[in-house]
Amino acid sequence: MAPSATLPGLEPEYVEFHAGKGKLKRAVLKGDHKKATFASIPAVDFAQMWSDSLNDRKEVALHVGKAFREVGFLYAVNHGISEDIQARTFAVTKEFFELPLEEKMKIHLNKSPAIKGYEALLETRLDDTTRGDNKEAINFSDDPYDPDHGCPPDFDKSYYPPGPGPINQWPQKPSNFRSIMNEYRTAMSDFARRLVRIIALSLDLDETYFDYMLEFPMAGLRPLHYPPQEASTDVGIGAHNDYSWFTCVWQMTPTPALEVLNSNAEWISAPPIPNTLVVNIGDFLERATNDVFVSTVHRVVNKTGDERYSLAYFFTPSHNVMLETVPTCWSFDRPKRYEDVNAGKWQRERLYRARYKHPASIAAKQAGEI
Ligand SMILES: O=C(O)CCC(=O)C(=O)O
Ligand SMILES: [Fe+2]
Repeated sequence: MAPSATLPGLEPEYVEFHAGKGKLKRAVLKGDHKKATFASIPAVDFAQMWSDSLNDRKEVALHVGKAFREVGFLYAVNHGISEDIQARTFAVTKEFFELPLEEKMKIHLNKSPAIKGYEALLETRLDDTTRGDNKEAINFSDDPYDPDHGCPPDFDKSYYPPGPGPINQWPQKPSNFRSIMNEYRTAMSDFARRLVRIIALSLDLDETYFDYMLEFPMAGLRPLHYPPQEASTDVGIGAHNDYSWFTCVWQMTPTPALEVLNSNAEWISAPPIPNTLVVNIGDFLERATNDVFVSTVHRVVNKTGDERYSLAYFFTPSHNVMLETVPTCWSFDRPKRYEDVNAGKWQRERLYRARYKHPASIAAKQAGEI
């Protein structure tokens, strides 16, 4: 969204956020200037997503489409990820983050040409009025060389650095971390592939319209740990848009901290609801839908005094597809706003810009690639 001009009679008050091409700001609208926008995050029941009846799936799509058009966020109820997988995933996540820093730094992402691995507290700074993002994380991606990730044997792997060889850096401790994360990843991948079909229905397309993009999607997992804030000016993650197609966040602890920005630049709380996923649209799907679906700004502010853990799953199509504007999202009255784009190129540019201090990003900048 473009920066808003100051409106007459309004204090020039803005919320700044990190978007793909840098920093943007949104005017805080008050009184008569307020727009119709959301004040809460809708919940959608996904139980019928697995139904054999197309009508049942269309019913889910109706609610999903409304939420993605109006809010860009929803709570997915009955998402199908078992409580057993959740409990084991939470246990290994907590165990990893409780290790001494020295142990965690063994898999720091600067050691990985693919920019995967551990990032420490305050290492990123999405909001430069703060001392940094008060969170630590590990970034994993779906890896065509990982036998557990199900890549088709003849898939073009040229996109994946440094080739041939594994993309991810897995911690040695806890020893069952990798197998449990991969189990969670498989469950999320099933959910995401189904959701892609629901999204097709919600855009009045044939259910299988996007299937050609799903040969080996550029999906990734990101376990996150947010310690309690030390200063009132701290943030867990500064305001930003995601660059995925969509993101599914499991808020692992009952710590309210996630906030979503509406069109009036008010922060709307998205507190954890047990057994739900928070699903939000990223910039890439906003672009593919000609802005019909909205990629909504969000941030994490952990003021509770408690530890917070979450697990984000980012979903983006296979690297080798050209993404065109979805045919039902443009017309004579709503011309195409964006060029077609190669999915891998888009993803890599955004990753390099987000990780601008990484050696691979510096090299790409020097080579004029970004
Ligand atoms: O932890 C959360 O709830 C959100 C994380 C997030 O926004 C991100 O990793 O992009
Ligand atoms: Fe995010």
